[in-house]
Amino acid sequence: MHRFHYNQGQLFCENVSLQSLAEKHGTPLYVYSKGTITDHFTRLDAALGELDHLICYAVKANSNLSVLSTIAKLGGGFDIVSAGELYRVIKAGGDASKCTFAGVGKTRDEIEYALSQGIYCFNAESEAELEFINEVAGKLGKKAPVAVRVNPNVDAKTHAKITTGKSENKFGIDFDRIGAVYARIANEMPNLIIKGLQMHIGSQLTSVDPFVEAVKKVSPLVAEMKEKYNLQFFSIGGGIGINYRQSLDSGDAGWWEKNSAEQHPLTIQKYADSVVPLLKPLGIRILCEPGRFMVGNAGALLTQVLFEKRGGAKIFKIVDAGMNDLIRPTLYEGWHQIVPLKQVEGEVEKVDIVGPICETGDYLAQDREVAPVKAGDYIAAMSAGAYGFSMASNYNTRPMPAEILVDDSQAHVVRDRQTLDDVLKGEHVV
Ligand SMILES: Cc1ncc(COP(=O)(O)O)c(C=O)c1O
Ligand SMILES: N[C@@H](CCCC[NH3+])C(=O)O
Repeated sequence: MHRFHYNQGQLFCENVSLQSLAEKHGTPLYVYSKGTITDHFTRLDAALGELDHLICYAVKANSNLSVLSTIAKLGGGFDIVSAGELYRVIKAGGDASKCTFAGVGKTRDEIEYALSQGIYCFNAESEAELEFINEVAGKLGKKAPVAVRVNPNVDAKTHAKITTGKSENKFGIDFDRIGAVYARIANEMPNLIIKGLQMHIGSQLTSVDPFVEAVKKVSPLVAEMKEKYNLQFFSIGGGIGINYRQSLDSGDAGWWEKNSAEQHPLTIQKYADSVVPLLKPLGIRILCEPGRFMVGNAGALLTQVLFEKRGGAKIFKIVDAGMNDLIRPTLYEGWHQIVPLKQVEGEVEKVDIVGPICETGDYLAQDREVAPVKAGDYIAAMSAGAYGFSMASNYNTRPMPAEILVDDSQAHVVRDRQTLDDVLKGEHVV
């Protein structure tokens, strides 16, 4: 359930009218459905029910404190990639001992901080990093729990910029080298404790096949390392794709058939039905690191149409949200459904929805058939809950938008819109 739907011509998130939120709080504005996040967590948790498992939500997808707190209260762990993300998890009431620390470039300060907070595991991506964690832990008189990230050289068949499990990607250690790396940890790195093995082959996977291929390829290695080094967990990473084409509970169901070129995304049941039987015989704790699946369809970016410009080649609807607020369309050709907050009468038109930023790539949609919205009307870019606000910036000295978490008929402001003083904070004239 995505919990965004039309009711009497107005778009709602749960029981809250988005038009009323836009009018009250201004735009651009991110709105999230707590019910959707809860539903997605609960469904994934149930689908993995046959396994001893821990869902470590990938904080990078949406790191709002209230989103993290929602997941922490559901019993989730977290996959972090920086000291900052760990700091957020702790501030949100999350449990450091349920955090895995990913990333190819962890610094001394970050490792020290994570050790001091007692994280569950460092997922190490190179031998140099393992040596470094060993040294840092030794200096502190601590033992660092580690897992090695294997690069299984499997094609995730997703966008090139979000593929992570091929040999030419910077992530993980080559499959053939893994046995030797565990032997090195055991023999040469006394301040490390071998905890697990991890992989993550990419993001927005829309077919289960690459997951199956990777699990099949890596499982024998897990079994061997478990036998030799008493591994406690195998993390299968994140990457479960979502359906960007159907962000509403109803209203545009026919779209999918019209655009059959795109594969039907993975359902959570398909995912679980395919991987659980492969993982169960390993008899080991399974970690899973979903980001987008948990929050992607749970969010929308609301924006107001400022002007319309009818050029020789195109019609532009100029809106008050820019690529600094939502960079996915221009960075990954990300497709977000564009819908009016109040349904309007009239023929749809093919338009570009563009922002105020001085970049040709500043658009939310190109050549898109949308309702004939006019200046002053509000529209939403749907399924913007993942990698939306978390990738936003102050480019063009634009304040970051506010964020709202809707819980049934309550709308909570979970981040204030930045003021210009907030944007300039810490900067000095010399
Ligand atoms: C190590 C790791 N785990 C989990 C994720 C979450 O991915 P997704 O949002 O596609 O589930 C990522 C991002 O791709 C990642 O790099
Ligand atoms: N930011 C990307 C996903 C990257 C996942 C992080 N490893 C997106 O919006 O699709």
